[in-house]
Amino acid sequence: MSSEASAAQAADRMAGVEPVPGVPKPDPILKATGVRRTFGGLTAVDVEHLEVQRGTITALIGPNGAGKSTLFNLLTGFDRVDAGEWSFEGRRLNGLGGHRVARQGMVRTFQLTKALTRLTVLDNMLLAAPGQVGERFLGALYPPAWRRQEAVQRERAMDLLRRFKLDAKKDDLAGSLSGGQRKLLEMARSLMVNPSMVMLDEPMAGVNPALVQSLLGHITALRDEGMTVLFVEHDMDVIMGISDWIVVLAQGQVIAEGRPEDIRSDERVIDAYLGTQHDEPGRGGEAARDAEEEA
Ligand SMILES: Nc1ncnc2c1ncn2[C@@H]1O[C@H](COP(=O)(O)OP(=O)(O)OP(=O)(O)O)[C@@H](O)[C@H]1O
Repeated sequence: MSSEASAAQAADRMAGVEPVPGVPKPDPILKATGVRRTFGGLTAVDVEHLEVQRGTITALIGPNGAGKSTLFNLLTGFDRVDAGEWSFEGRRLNGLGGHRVARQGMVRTFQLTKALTRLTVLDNMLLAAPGQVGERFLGALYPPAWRRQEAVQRERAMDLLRRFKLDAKKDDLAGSLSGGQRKLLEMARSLMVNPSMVMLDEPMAGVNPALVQSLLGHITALRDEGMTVLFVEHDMDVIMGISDWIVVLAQGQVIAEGRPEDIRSDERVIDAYLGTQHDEPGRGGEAARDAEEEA
């Protein structure tokens, strides 16, 4: 499907959805209720109800310390809730660790850790392939089956590297990639498990402005292929430009949600951002300031 067609389809799906916190969606892929996480005396996340519509690009925004990363970690099994429940494709995810959540079809990107920067681009991809432990067992029990699986994963990894124009770099260390190429590798890695929902953690951070359009194209391509995208980002131009729906967190709570035009003029959102160091909705983003030189 073309980007215009998938954007129009997403807009159709959201037509008539009221821009109010916690509003039900016509066909939610993800539903969370009463999700809470505290650190000592601090309530980092306290989400009464949140639904993410299938087949849309939804942005999760909010000032510094609003709880965006914590909510990402909770939903994807990389942190434990103090209370609440959530489901993906109708299946309850409480208590599942990150790898099992990914196997259900919901993956999140991570900034490349130091350890991963010391591996080649291709090895980074293969490490993100599903069933690593199973393979070792299979490898011990029945080597030919293991080799077949490995060949399939290699092929998938190379297809993805070609798609993200990283195939020529397959044998380079991930640490040698530019900021933008690292973001592409993070996205490519997440697709190794063939997910139906991708959660992107600041996909534009540290990306040279010249590469922003290309990254945006890759994000909208995920929706064109039928995936659901939830992303955390600070760059307001990016957020307003590609989001079908925006959810605003402040002090752990969803204080607003709606289409970009609803959010831009929402008093609560403007209040939440005032007095913080972050961009105000509708203003220019901070990608340019954050950008590092592409190698
Ligand atoms: N492991 C932790 N231990 C203690 N406090 C934490 C921990 N993780 C997050 N917090 C606190 O929880 C609150 C929410 O943090 P979180 O990183 O989720 O916000 P954020 O919206 O992602 O912020 P930013 O935009 O700055 O990345 C903050 O006050 C933060 O200091």
